Amino acid sequence: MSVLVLVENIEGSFKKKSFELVQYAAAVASKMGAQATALVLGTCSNDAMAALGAYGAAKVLHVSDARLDKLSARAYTKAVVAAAGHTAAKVIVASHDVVGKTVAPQVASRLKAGLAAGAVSYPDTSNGFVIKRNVFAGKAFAFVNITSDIKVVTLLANSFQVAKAEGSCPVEALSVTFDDKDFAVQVKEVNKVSGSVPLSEAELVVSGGRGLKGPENWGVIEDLAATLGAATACSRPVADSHWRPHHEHVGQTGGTIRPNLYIAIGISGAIQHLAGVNGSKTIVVINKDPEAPFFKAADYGVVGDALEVTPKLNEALKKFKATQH
Ligand SMILES: Cc1cc2nc3c(=O)[nH]c(=O)nc-3n(C[C@H](O)[C@H](O)[C@H](O)COP(=O)(O)OP(=O)(O)OC[C@H]3O[C@@H](n4cnc5c(N)ncnc54)[C@H](O)[C@@H]3O)c2cc1C
Repeated sequence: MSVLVLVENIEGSFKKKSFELVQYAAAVASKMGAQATALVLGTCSNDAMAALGAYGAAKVLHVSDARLDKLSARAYTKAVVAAAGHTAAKVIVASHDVVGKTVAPQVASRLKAGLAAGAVSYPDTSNGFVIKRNVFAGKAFAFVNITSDIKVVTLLANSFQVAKAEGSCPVEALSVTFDDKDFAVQVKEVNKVSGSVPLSEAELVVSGGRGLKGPENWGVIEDLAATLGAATACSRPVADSHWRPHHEHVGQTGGTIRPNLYIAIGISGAIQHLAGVNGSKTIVVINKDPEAPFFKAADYGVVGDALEVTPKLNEALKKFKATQH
């Protein structure tokens, strides 16, 4: 018996969310007296895979077919089902991202397994297998008990801190036979967002709304983000108005993020925006309207003009950082 974790490799290396996922699977496995096996699909170096042992993987299964370098729902499903059979997996874990959202339901259907999508907790196994998950675009939580023999879980990124330990693990090749039909639907091209900190992975995020008045004022957001080493985000109207690129839009119809710190500047805090950010550990709001709804969700709030307060906050942070060296 094992816990199988599907780990996405991006051009042969792993991102923070993969480490979090492996660590999560290892913790679930230890609760069940089992071991976590990581499944890696496509081209990847042995060293990178073996290093997953530092996050708790007991073993890596590698299906090295280069056609798996890009997501193919049917082929990925086949590989996960084969690996689940090979390891007698009782729990299958994937990330709640494009890959996990595409593959996990198909795997669950093939294995007649219950699925908890968007999990934010470890399972409570004291009376069944109860998982807390985000529902209604992050507006509420549901506790679901998966009663099937095999269980499938997709984990929301940034639900847990990643703690690297020492060690590596063995890598074993797994042979899966694919046919052309498995690759009938293919991803042809992936347009990557360039930038120092990917928003989905960022632990610190500085975000701007319509209160910034226009794209010409975005320098205050970017300067603050640069000082903090944070990613930048925005509300939907800002992206819709092309003040900022669409990948920065967070909320119900945009990205869902769970950073340690979310600084919302000139954003009203509409429920559709909060849906994407209310999992943030600490929320700081800067808004000139003391009645802005965002203050209700804030841990810290500043009532004031964004274009005056943000540069002052930036200067204060720079001074503080200078004293730390
Ligand atoms: C189906 C649906 C889905 C949606 N999905 C999303 C989504 O995913 N993400 C999202 O963000 N929105 C979404 N929306 C839109 C959402 O309802 C709000 O309209 C939007 O979030 C408002 O953006 P905003 O706060 O930037 O702008 P506004 O509502 O215009 O608010 C601007 C804020 O800035 C403040 N302000 C103004 N000037 C200053 C200043 N000088 N200094 C400081 N503060 C100032 C104001 O007090 C105000 O609170 C959705 C709406 C619908 C109907």
